Amino acid sequence: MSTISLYKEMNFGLGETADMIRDHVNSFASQEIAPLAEKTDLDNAFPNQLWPQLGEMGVLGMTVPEELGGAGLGYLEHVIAMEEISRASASIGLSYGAHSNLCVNQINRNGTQAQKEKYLPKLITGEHIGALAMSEPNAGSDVVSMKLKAEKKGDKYILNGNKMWITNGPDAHTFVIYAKTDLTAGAKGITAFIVESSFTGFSTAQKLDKLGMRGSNTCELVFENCEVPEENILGNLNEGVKVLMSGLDYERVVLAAGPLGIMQACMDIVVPYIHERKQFDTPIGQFQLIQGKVADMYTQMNAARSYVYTVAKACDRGETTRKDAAGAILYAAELATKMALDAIQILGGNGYINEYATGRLLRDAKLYEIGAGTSEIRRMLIGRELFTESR
Ligand SMILES: Cc1cc2nc3c(=O)[nH]c(=O)nc-3n(C[C@H](O)[C@H](O)[C@H](O)COP(=O)(O)OP(=O)(O)OC[C@H]3O[C@@H](n4cnc5c(N)ncnc54)[C@H](O)[C@@H]3O)c2cc1C
Repeated sequence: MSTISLYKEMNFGLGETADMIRDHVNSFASQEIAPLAEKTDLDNAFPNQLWPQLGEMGVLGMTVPEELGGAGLGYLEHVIAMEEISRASASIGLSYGAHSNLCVNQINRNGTQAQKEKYLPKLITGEHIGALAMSEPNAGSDVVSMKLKAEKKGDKYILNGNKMWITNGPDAHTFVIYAKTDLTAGAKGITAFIVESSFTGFSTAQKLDKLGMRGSNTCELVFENCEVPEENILGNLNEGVKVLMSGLDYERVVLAAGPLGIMQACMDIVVPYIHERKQFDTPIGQFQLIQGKVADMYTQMNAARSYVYTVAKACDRGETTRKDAAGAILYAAELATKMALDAIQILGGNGYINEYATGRLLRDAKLYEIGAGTSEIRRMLIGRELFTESR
């Protein structure tokens, strides 16, 4: 599948650096990632050889300062890298997002200098893989009800419990995880830790067999008297929710670029197809009903892009709001599913067979309405903030 547009794309005026990052990542993604997209879905496995390649490309530590090996760029550039990778393969984009956004950015924002120096360089070169574990079998939307227990014993914390649906879980070396350090204190009893997969008592359960995003490995994590040194607390004791909440808005914005990439991938398939496919001796692109669908796809994709880029720029100015971070991903995620359905419709019978990528794009797109907070939770956050602000 080509990741080069056949039509003239909208210039969002994002500036030279963002444009350069887009060209750089697009060129890598079309050569190295797009050819793997179908196979990763069929094999239900992430191509791990990509991690050092992504490290060499300089995209694994987008917002990390250069002295720690990062690119020293902003969230806008991170969004663009995520979008271009997801355009080539949504599952590779999701794993990239979990590593570079959920794990690396979280350590960069909240880690001590010693933690950053210990963990970030290897994550940024791709030698190590990162993940973030918040959800549990019985704590998804209500994540504060988590049960993973961390008890202090000498200079260590002993962790017991499970985490569920963890992206990159089967392969990761470095995890940001959240656990209860005070079982009686609710949200004020949660602490974030950096956990290495080599720690005693840590293991992973079987890989999950998913509907979509099959090239992104997901599993349950098991903690059985897992020993975590006290110095691996990320942020402060019992202030894990602060770490979690401080990162969520940024995480949502970067993840919102996943659905943007999926929308562009739909356009990449549909635009050449409406020229090639003839019915009634006419390219189907000449039929007004098809033109209307393509017009809606293009317009909605660019409206979603404008919102996501605007919120990313606000993140870079330190001005993001919860309702807009949630709004950007809510809007982009739901449109990506709709756009994948439109793409299937435009391809007719071919849209329904797996020789074309449209079915995969639909399965992949649906994840963004669930993962990192469901559409319902996002609507709840936006509505609640609007109501409170306007009191
Ligand atoms: C492929 C994949 C990758 C993931 N990766 C990660 C990861 O890397 N790290 C991680 O920590 N987690 C990860 N998750 C977990 C994800 O964040 C959760 O699935 C998500 O937060 C929803 O939680 P849940 O599945 O328990 O759904 P539930 O919370 O059980 O929700 C079920 C339904 O009830 C609705 N609902 C719940 N509460 C309310 C309410 N108050 N009002 C209205 N409706 C409500 C929900 O919107 C949903 O429709 C991943 C999930 C998937 C599928």
